[in-house]
Amino acid sequence: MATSEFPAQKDGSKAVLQETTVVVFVLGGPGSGKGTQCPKIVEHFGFRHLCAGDLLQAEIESESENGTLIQNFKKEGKIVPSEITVKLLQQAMQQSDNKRFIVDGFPRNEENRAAFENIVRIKPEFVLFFDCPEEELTKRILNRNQGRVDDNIETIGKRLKVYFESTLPVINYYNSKRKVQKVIVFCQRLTDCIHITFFQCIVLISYVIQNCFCFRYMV
Ligand SMILES: Nc1ncnc2c1ncn2[C@@H]1O[C@H](COP(=O)(O)OP(=O)(O)O)[C@@H](O)[C@H]1O
Ligand SMILES: O=c1ccn([C@@H]2O[C@H](COP(=O)(O)OP(=O)(O)O)[C@@H](O)[C@H]2O)c(=O)[nH]1
Repeated sequence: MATSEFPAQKDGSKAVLQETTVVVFVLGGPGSGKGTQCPKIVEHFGFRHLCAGDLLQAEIESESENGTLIQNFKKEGKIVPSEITVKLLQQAMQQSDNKRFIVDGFPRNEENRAAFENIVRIKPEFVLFFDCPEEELTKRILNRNQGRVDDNIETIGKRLKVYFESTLPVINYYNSKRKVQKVIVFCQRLTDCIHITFFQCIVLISYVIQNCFCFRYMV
């Protein structure tokens, strides 16, 4: 059975991610609504939401040894080295009782993707891609008002450049593997009700596909 072994635990045991672990990546430009929609998905489908950006922010706030480095990358809109982000995701998965994860805002470049697949040894079931026009991304980020160090016009420009140059190729890679479920983001707020119904459709369709594969695999 393909499993992913984690580093030894404090009690000497090893945490193992099993083949049954389900990972869904959620990608899209900064401000496309990933963080707004993911809690709705987990609420209705029992996934654990892991936001890579939040895990990195928690490292900054805990003043860990990598905190300053992460803060500097974030201020510049650059992608934090893969080993840091993958380790944080791996630890969060390891510590969770849930086996189904929505990983939000990761992988942001090819190096992230390869590091996750090589270290965690799990490929995503599918990728939700929030496709949102650039002007709308900028508008939403400037209106976010969460006091973030990177939500200013200068850093937004850098983040968008990184998104188009580094993250879109990852989305294209998964698209070539037929794993991308594209979500067209409209330029106005839809009602919560419509969002949930829409995501129910996407996730249910994906589960039907997944279960078909499982049956074929078992036969
Ligand atoms: N459908 C929408 N219409 C308008 N604004 C939205 C919509 N979805 C999210 N927002 C707002 O846009 C901003 C960015 O959304 P967020 O979920 O934080 O994006 P991301 O996690 O992709 O960076 C937030 O202020 C959020 O409230
Ligand atoms: O896997 C990740 C996720 C986030 N970041 C850093 O964290 C910032 C904010 O990311 P987040 O997902 O919180 O916000 P978004 O850019 O999607 O609005 C990014 O610009 C990067 O500097 C990163 O390096 N790797």
